[in-house]
Amino acid sequence: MADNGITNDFGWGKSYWIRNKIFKYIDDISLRLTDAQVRLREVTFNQPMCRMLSDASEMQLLQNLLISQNAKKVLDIGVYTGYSALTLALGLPKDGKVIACDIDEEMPSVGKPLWKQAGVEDIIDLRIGPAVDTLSESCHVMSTPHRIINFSDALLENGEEGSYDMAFIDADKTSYDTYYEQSLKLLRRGGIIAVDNTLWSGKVIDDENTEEDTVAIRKLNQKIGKDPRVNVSLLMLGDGTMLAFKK
Ligand SMILES: C[S@@+](CC[C@H](N)C(=O)[O-])C[C@H]1O[C@@H](n2cnc3c(N)ncnc32)[C@H](O)[C@@H]1O
Repeated sequence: MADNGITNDFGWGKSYWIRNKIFKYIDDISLRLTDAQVRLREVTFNQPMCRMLSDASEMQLLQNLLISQNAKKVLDIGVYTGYSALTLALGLPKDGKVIACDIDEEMPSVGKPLWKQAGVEDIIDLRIGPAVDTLSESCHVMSTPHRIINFSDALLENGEEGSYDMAFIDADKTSYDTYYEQSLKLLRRGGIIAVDNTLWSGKVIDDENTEEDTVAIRKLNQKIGKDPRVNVSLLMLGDGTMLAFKK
């Protein structure tokens, strides 16, 4: 069935045109961005990879969840120019902490002046390196082959297991499952894992799409969907937001 303005192949029942208007309406009505957030979005749109920027409504939802939970500790896995780190930090008190992980040293520096402008630069602890290591490191797990350390014991030793309120997963897709498992260990009961890009522009429902990233996201969605360790909501927000609430 063609997209004739009333219905389309994907069963949304309305055309893209209506959908885009609706998304604009949602943003117009509900977005409450600070000057620093607006500016960071503007400067990011000038970057060649600006499509990586996270969705403003999605991030605002996570910020609101942090505020409503009196949250203090957050993992931001995939920083890019720092919009998610900034927005999550704005949902925390002054003694809160965002551990922000990225492999790239250059792009987060785009956001740093805006973190400062928003008064949250001291809340954001930027860790440059592969996020898998950073998360393990923050749990004092040694990955060197000559030392065998029980992962759970090491977490307990460091006192970080079960202490985070939220993890936002938005880095390399093929490591999503690892980030999910690491985050689940680091979260307290009731803590929230938000996984970005879980609809992956609709590619997850295209069975013929066997790209590595698509397959990784599809598999993780299926796993989280029936994971007894969490309660789940998959939201059609941004590029798809999977919320997993640790039981
Ligand atoms: C989609 S962007 C993150 C967008 C960001 N959350 C925002 O709000 O705009 C993905 C980021 O993951 C980072 N990344 C890719 N592989 C990584 C890895 N192995 N460890 C840590 N970060 C990684 C990239 O450098 C990139 O900045």
